[in-house]
Amino acid sequence: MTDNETLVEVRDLKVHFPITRGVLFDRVVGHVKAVDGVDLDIPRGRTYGLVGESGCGKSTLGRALLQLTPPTSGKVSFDGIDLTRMPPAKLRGMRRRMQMIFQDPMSSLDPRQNVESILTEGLQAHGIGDSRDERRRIISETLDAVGLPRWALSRYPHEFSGGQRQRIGIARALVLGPELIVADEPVSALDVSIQAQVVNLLDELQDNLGLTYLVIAHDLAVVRHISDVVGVMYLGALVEEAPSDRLYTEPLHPYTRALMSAVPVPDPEVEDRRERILLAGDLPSPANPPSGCRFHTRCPWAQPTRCAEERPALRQIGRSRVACHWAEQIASGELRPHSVDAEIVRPADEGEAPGMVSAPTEPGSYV
Ligand SMILES: Nc1ncnc2c1ncn2[C@@H]1O[C@H](COP(=O)(O)OP(=O)(O)OP(=O)(O)O)[C@@H](O)[C@H]1O
Repeated sequence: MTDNETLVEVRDLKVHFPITRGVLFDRVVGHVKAVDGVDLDIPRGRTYGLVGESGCGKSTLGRALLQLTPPTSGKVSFDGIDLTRMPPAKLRGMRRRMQMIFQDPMSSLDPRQNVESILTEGLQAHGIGDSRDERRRIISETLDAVGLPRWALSRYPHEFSGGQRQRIGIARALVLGPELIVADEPVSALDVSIQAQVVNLLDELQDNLGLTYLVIAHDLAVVRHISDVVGVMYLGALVEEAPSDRLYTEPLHPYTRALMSAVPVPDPEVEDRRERILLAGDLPSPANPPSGCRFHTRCPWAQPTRCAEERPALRQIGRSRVACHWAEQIASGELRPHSVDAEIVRPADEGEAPGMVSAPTEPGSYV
């Protein structure tokens, strides 16, 4: 196994949900383009962080990757096997290798099952463990791995704290011995003090077991610490992908720059001097995305040519992939943000502005 062996390969993946209307007969009147042409690779043993505003298609992409939501078109390969062409019975067999962790463990754990039953269920469904003793051994090892005591086995989900419940959710995924875990907002329902513990646990499990992660989060701080590579989604597509350190110190896509500004700077002096760009307007509907570059309606750097007509492909710029026609000119300062779509304000002047995102004017000014 080479260091950079690709475990997951996604090519031109689309998930379009039909919008239906009608009294007697449903008629398809349009489609929500939740995921609309995504390409990405996840190397084995690494973490890919996926960020973007609510509704941009992160969860749908995660579910489509595991074939929990059937893709409309495109390809998802896992360990060189095309999952999109796999018959359902074979896919069920593959599922133990790819597991999901959810945001709210309380709603994803059956309150009537104790922990032992929750963990045994998966083992039985996948025919893992020849005997009861063997299954008990696997379960005990899994409990140790996630830092839960043995007495947890006879308890029910409501008897645990939020952090412990997320450990149960992780144990449920882990007990099957997966290679890939898709973690959809794994810590966003938890207290800040507990978030770091769960992130550290995920990190430790990756080190010990060689797991590969897709971590979906709206919180850029969470993704930064856990990810090797981060992909930024906007309206169903990736607008930028870069090694984690690179993305945070030198975001190239205007949307990434906007998102980054929401990350507060711990140093109050830097925070006070930090300039922000407020993007006007709401996120357009994925049922009716703008033509050309989907971000052009809110982009402070939108140009009269290309942006409204030509959809930019993700292209390599240094160590990043960026979907912006003007990324180089924006990075060099040749193009300046204009004030029609964006307003540059200092935090002291900033009022409440619905549907607006703030951004620093200089890349790296928030780190
Ligand atoms: N089963 C479905 N049927 C129809 N539309 C859906 C379905 N699931 C998601 N959508 C729509 O697809 C778009 C993307 O949703 P998705 O949940 O993937 O976004 P997200 O980035 O994960 O947002 P959030 O963080 O709020 O979950 C949204 O407009 C959502 O309303």
